[in-house]
Parts: sequence; C-alpha cells; structure tokens
Amino acid sequence: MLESGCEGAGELAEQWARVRGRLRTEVGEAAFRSWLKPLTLVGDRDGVVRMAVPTRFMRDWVSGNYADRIRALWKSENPTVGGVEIVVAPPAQKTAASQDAGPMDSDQPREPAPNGAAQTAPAPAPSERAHGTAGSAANDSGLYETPESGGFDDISAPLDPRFTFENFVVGKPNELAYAAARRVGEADAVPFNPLFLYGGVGLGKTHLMHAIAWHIRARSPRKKIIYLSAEKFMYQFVRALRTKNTMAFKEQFRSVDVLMIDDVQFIGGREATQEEFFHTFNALVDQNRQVVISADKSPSDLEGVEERMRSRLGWGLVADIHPTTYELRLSILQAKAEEMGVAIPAKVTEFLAHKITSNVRELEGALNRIVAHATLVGRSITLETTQDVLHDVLRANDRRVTIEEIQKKVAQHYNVRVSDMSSARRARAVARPRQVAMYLAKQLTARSLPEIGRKFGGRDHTTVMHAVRKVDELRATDAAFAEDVDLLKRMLEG
Ligand SMILES: Nc1ncnc2c1ncn2[C@@H]1O[C@H](COP(=O)(O)OP(=O)(O)OP(=O)(O)O)[C@@H](O)[C@H]1O
Repeated sequence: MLESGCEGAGELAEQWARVRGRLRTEVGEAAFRSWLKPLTLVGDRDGVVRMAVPTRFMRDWVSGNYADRIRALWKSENPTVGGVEIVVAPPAQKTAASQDAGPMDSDQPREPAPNGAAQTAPAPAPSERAHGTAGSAANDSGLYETPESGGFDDISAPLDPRFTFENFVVGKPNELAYAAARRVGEADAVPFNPLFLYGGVGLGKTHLMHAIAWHIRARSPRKKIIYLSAEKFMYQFVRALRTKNTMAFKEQFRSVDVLMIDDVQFIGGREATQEEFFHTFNALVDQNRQVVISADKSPSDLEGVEERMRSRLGWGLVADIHPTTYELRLSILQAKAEEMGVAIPAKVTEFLAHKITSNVRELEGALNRIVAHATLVGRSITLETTQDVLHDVLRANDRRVTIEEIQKKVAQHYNVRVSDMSSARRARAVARPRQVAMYLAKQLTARSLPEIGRKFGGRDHTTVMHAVRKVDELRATDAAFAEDVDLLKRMLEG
C-alpha cells in the first residue's frame, strides 16, 4: 500500500506514470534507463512525494541532477505536491515495491517497503547491494541481471541455457580450458585472475564462459555476474560518454563479483575504451573479484592492445582451446544426437567427424541440417542423404589438407622419399604408397583427378582413377591395410 496523504493511491500512481513518461522523453532513453527507471514511488505525505532508489550513490546522483525536473513535473501533474524526496531502499524492500516493472509499466500501484522505513535504511556497500533478493528473482527467469541494478539488465547479455558444463564434451584439445573453467565455477575463492580462454572460432569459448556463469549462479544465486562481449562493453562505454553517464558506467562494472568479457580482441585499437577496460579490470582484480576473458588469440598476440594490458591479461591462467580432433568431433556428434533424441548411423557420424573439421559450430550446424531434412521428408538419415544435403559444407571443409601434406605424411609413414611420389619408379614399395597418397588426395581434397595426376609427376587422370579403385579393393580385403589408410586419413584431418 502506498503511504498516501491527500491523494488516493491509484491516482498518485497514475500521476507517477505520467511523470515517468515525461522524464523518459526529456532525458532520453539511455539516461532514463541508467538513472530514472530504477526509481519507484513510495508514496506521499504532507505534500511531499517520496521515491526510492536502490543505492546511496544513485540517490545522490538523481537528487543532484534530476530533482528539480522531477519536482516540476510532479507539480504540473498535481499542484498540491510541494516537494519530492529521494530515499534509499535496499533491494529486497524495493523488490517488494517494484518487482521488475516500474509503476509506469503497470496499471497498479506497487507495494512500498513493508515497514515503510525505506528512508532510514543504510545504503548497502556495492557488493552487498549486488546480493539483493531481487537479483535472484530476476535471474530465475533466465535473464541475467537485476532490475534493481540501475541498468545492469541493460548491460549483461542473456545466457544460453544449453551452454552448461554438462553439455560440454571434453577431449584433449579443450581439457585444460574445461578444467580451468570448472575450477572458476566451483571455487569459493578466486583461483586465478583473470582466467583467459583463447582459441579459434567456434571451439567453445563462449560455451565455457556461460557454463561458468550458470554454475556460479546455481551455487551462489546472490552473486552479481556480468557477461558481455567486448563490443557491447565498448558500446556501453561510448554511450555513457555521450550521455555523460560515465559515473554510472563505472559504478555498474566495478560492483560485480564476476566480470566476463567475450571476444576481447575487438577492444584493440580503441584507446579510450581500452583505458576504461584496463581500469575496470584492475579495479576488479585488486578487489579480488573474478574476471574471465576470452579472445581468439593469446594475450601476447592481441593486436592493437597496449603492452601493459597484454601483460596484465596474462597474469592469471591462460588456457587455450586447440582445434578439434577426430575423436572429439565424433564424441560431440554422438552427444548432440543423443541430446536431440535422434538415432544416427555410426557411418554418418564418422563421416561427418572426418569431413567437417573447421569447428564445432559448423559440425553442429551440419547435424542440425541433416536431422531437419530427415524430419521434413520423413526419411531416415543415411550416408547418401547426408552427402547430398551437406554438399556445400563438405566442399568447403575439403580444402583443408593440401596434396603436398598428404604426400609428405604418406611418404613418412611408408618410409619412402617424398620425391618418390612424383618419380617414375614402379616398384611395389613405392607404387603402393603413391597409390595411397592419390587415394587420400581424392578423399581429402577437392582436387579433380587430372589435377591430382599432375601433382604426382604429371600422371594421367586414369592412373589416379586406377589408384583409387585399387586402394578401395585392398581396403575391402585387407584389414591391416584398411586400418593403415584410415589412420593416415585421420592424422591428415587433424
Ligand atoms: N566441447 C564442446 N562440447 C559441446 N558443444 C560444443 C563444444 N565446443 C563447442 N561447442 C558448441 O559449438 C558452438 C560454438 O561454440 P562457442 O560459441 O562457444 O564458440 P566460440 O569459441 O565462443 O566462438 P567465437 O570465437 O565465434 O565466439 C556452440 O553451440 C557450442 O555449444
């Protein structure tokens, strides 16, 4: 219930909704969201309208910068209003008063702090403030930040519910990054700061960051976590500069328990943002708050990033995610197929794991496509339909291995000279490895038969065709030979 003197509560709330609307138009969306959106109506008494904000810092700012305007707007709505008072209400109380939508978004007036003692409540310290119950309530809905945080909800990106530790398939290429991420998610004290995850596109950096956040959220729902891309960080900063709200910006970032910045390579070359990022980073690390960073390169290789920043980024634990191996790709496919509840023949998963070597995102995309296709046309998944549906992706992935690499690997394996791949020698000891290399060139690259022939000492395309047939025949009749060739193939595919 609103503490209401001269006005009915409903009427006051309606007036407040109009005041808010006009404030929003006057100050602009950015400033409104940062400063005025968190304001909630408590009530009025003796001609003074009382509104609450969640922190003392915010109260000072709003009182110093907007009080006159707020008073004037109130007066124009209701001439009996003689003044306004901005008070601090701790987040829990404010939640009761406002939940996530401000009165403007609602037809109903909201409950004030239960004991009506909002104005006497001390302003909590930044980290305490971060721990309000409103935070947990908001985060239960899957959104990442809290309505009481004065713009946090605007800053942190939502988390993908699929990106958990349980859904992350661990293999040699990512085991260090996974172990480090788990440690950060599970540890009570900050284990290393920052955790710097790096690796190529689509290899699971974002997945691991979200998994850390989910895990911390589950263990300590009151912790304030911000996850966002470096680009969004820059955008927020530039916006804060433009609207002269850098204080709010700093306050928001420096009061978190865990800060996660994805794709930090994009921060390179932008000095003012880098500077701000550096200060934010230092402030958090100094306060022993966990920082997690991801990038496509190691700290020392980040281009356009100042030396002091690069060195600081490498102070904690630097964990890289390597390109996937065949085994990891196969496990990921099997796990995803199971998750989707579809039966996929082993032949198909093996084929995909062999062929789609670029990254996990593409692998997932390929799987989704074949499953969608099979569902649509109502037929089961076979190797043929897979090849058909994915011909474009498969071709793009084929270009990874060069014929030269194949020749080198095969020569090494059979202990012959690389030059024998192009020589005219016909002895079985060199002719067979040459045929295997031709076969693999056909399998692993997008080169045509004549092109392959040319690379093998200018041989005719029929010779290559013969080699491919011969190797196929031998594979079918000689298990040891087949195993040999498969091993080579796997090694070449990385
Ligand atoms: N080991 C893994 N197990 C399960 N899924 C994975 C694994 N690695 C990556 N993925 C999946 O692959 C997709 C791409 O991963 P993610 O977005 O985390 O990549 P990234 O490294 O952040 O890429 P970018 O550099 O483009 O941001 C996601 O759907 C993710 O769930």
